[in-house]
Amino acid sequence: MPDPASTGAPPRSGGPPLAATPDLLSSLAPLLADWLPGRRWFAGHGRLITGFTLLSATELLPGAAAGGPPGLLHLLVRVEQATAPAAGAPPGGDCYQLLLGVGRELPPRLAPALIGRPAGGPLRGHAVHDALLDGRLCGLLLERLRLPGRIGVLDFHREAGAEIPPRLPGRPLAAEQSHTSLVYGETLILKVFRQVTPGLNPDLELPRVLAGAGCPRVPAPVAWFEARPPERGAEPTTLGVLQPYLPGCADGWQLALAALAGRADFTAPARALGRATAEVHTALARALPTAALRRPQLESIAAGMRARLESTARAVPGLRPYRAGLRAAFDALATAGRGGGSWAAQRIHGDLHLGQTLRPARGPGRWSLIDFEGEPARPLAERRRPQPAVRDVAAMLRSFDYAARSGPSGGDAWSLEWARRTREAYCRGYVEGGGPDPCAAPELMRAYETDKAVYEVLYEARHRPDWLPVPMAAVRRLADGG
Ligand SMILES: Nc1ncnc2c1ncn2[C@@H]1O[C@H](COP(=O)(O)OP(=O)(O)O)[C@@H](O)[C@H]1O
Ligand SMILES: O=P(O)(O)O[C@H]1O[C@H](CO)[C@@H](O[C@H]2O[C@H](CO)[C@@H](O)[C@H](O)[C@H]2O)[C@H](O)[C@H]1O
Repeated sequence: MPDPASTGAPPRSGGPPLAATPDLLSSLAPLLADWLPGRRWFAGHGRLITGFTLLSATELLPGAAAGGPPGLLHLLVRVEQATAPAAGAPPGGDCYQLLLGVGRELPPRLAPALIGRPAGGPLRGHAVHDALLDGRLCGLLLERLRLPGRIGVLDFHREAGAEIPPRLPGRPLAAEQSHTSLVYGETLILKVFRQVTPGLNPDLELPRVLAGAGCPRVPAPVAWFEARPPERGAEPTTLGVLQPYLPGCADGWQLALAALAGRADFTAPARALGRATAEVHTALARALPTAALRRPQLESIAAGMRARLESTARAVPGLRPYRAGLRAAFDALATAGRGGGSWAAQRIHGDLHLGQTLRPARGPGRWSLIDFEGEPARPLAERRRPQPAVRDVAAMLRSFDYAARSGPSGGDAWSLEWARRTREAYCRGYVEGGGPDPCAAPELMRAYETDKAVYEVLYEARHRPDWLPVPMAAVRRLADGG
């Protein structure tokens, strides 16, 4: 066994609880400033980190006894950055949930998870690692959900009557993600939000509502955990949601890329997906409040779109030449209500794309929709507002365009025609499934498609700069009135 003294780590036993130690954050800050920008889920790429604020610290498993296994520390940390965040980001910086493994030594298999060893403070010399890459600590998180209760500011809940088997082995999902998901025993999946926003996350709210409404298109939450707010009466902040894992499924993105690679038609799956989307919309409209959008609301939605365009153009210079052309779509939306008409609004998915859809190998029509968080960069209150359902349709149409432009055939004439036919089939399925005809509201459709492309420009610039040409191609087309 390695000599604990060789790490220079002071003993952790007998000291004050970690969470109460004033220099905990200052000792972790240099490590986090190096580590965070390398994470896919970090939303602040390209902006200098200027400081951190500790919002809460909870020791889920006291650890780091000499030679013992790592403990588990839960932090909510606000990250301050040099330049202004884009439209919709909270003032004062984005908030992140960090689950840190803390031990004297780090087993070699966890070397890729190492964040670093603080040079001072209560963890001086200890190895601090990303606990969500550590199967043992992931297991502990599931155990907390299996036996719900309260630890520090954290509350763990289990749906009444739901069963969680003990000791399921956990593994992080190897998928491109905005957050991190852990799969337990191939039966449950826990999504741990990395960037968190105060309040109830629609990714918990809407699947619970849909489960209550008997809608089979969305996996029903089994358990979740949240942080109690500092202010009385405020909603808790959702931190993680446990759902049944749908085994043997491929997501719509993989299926679409496979179809493109084989030059195969995708209209039948797209049509079935349109029907599934309409079913979910119908269930949400029945279960939750709806609204009618008239001239003032349309003007205000258009103003929001214009503001997002402006702030995105400030952050992404390549967008600037297309501003006037894109604004025309928002102007048309603002004037659409002048004739006295009204448009229905309801709770929607909010960030629907092919990666949010799952289909089992057997059962080509059995699409499920996942990830109801909405666009993570938008304020939560906005994401939870009733909106035209056509917004989800427009977002899915963007996704077919993404697939055609980023697949193996990379935007050749055949792929673009594939996208056109696939988009048309999806809309047809949507109407067959009971949804309103997307072609009946062309101003809304074009405005939402444009707004989505602008959102994607910012998303790609912040998270995946190599992908920026994909939404930029749509920007050029939409700015031209296409
Ligand atoms: N219930 C589920 N069953 C099987 N796989 C799932 C399930 N939920 C999510 N996944 C997989 O996890 C991936 C990420 O989930 P998602 O909720 O979209 O997370 P994120 O918002 O971090 O991207 C999905 O693309 C899908 O492959
Ligand atoms: O992580 P989430 O799934 O919550 O959504 C974010 O990341 C998506 C990419 O993973 C991003 O979607 C964009 O890229 C997709 C291809 O990878 C494409 O199908 C979508 O149409 C496109 O918007 C999504 O916008 C973002 O919120």
